[in-house]
Amino acid sequence: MKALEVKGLCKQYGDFALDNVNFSLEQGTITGLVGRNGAGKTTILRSILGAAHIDAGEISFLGRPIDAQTKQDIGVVYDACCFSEMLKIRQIDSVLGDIYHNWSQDVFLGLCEHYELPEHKTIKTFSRGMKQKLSIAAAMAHSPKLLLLDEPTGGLDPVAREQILDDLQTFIEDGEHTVLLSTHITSDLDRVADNILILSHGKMRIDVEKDTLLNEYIVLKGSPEQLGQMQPEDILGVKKQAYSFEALCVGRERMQEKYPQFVCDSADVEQILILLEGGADQ
Ligand SMILES: Nc1ncnc2c1ncn2[C@@H]1O[C@H](COP(=O)(O)OP(=O)(O)OP(=O)(O)O)[C@@H](O)[C@H]1O
Repeated sequence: MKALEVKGLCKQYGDFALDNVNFSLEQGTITGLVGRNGAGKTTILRSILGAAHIDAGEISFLGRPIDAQTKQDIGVVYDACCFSEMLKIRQIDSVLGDIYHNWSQDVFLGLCEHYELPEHKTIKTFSRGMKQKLSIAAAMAHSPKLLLLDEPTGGLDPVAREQILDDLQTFIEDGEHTVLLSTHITSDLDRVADNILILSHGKMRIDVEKDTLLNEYIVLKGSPEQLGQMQPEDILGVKKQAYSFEALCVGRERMQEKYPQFVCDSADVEQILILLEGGADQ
């Protein structure tokens, strides 16, 4: 079943627009949402939550519109901590326990211990990484069917990141929980994502299973003079340098047969994103 369906989402902010964005998330999967700064990732998450008024489109969660009741089953982690700085862990437990019907004190306190968060200190004294871990613990403690994460691992050290990624994988294992993870740390997605969404200037450019992305999206490399040998419709994005070019193409076998003169490399999520955007100079 689809955990989330977004159809024809449009949202204008001045000269920025989310332009007819469509995607869906299967239950029991982790989907990575990537794109440059300002591509519209947070706006998509805020639209799903009803925090941004959308101009057009339909968003459904487990086949139902998102309202106050269905939101009980959605957990959110923003890049900044949303809790009052004066609170301590036990007080947050009490506040959120009153808000969420499914709140589990055991899960919350267990996760706080697992993330080594001090119970006796106020949030004010927490480091950025500790605040992020607290937000993740709080988002998971009501066992939401859908977890929306907006750059949750930015301030975390590699060990803590690994821990969170492991926890996300455990979280979806029963097939009932689903994660949408917006991040700039694309190596996290190489590790845990089942699907990848790549957003560019408000448009969804790629929506594909990660394994397909890594197998079928390739980089052809050659000298600048050779670029003219490629048909423009085969090039999804290109990075030109003084003595070489790198072109992003889809369809490994077909492209290798068509262009045997070029070196063919596999690409990871980060390279695909960079090439789609035409390299850093564009
Ligand atoms: N409340 C708002 N009012 C006006 N413009 C906004 C508002 N929120 C977002 N925008 C604009 O929408 C565009 C997309 O912003 P958004 O925060 O969704 O990008 P993002 O992909 O999450 O970026 P980043 O990776 O930097 O977090 C930007 O041009 C931003 O200025």
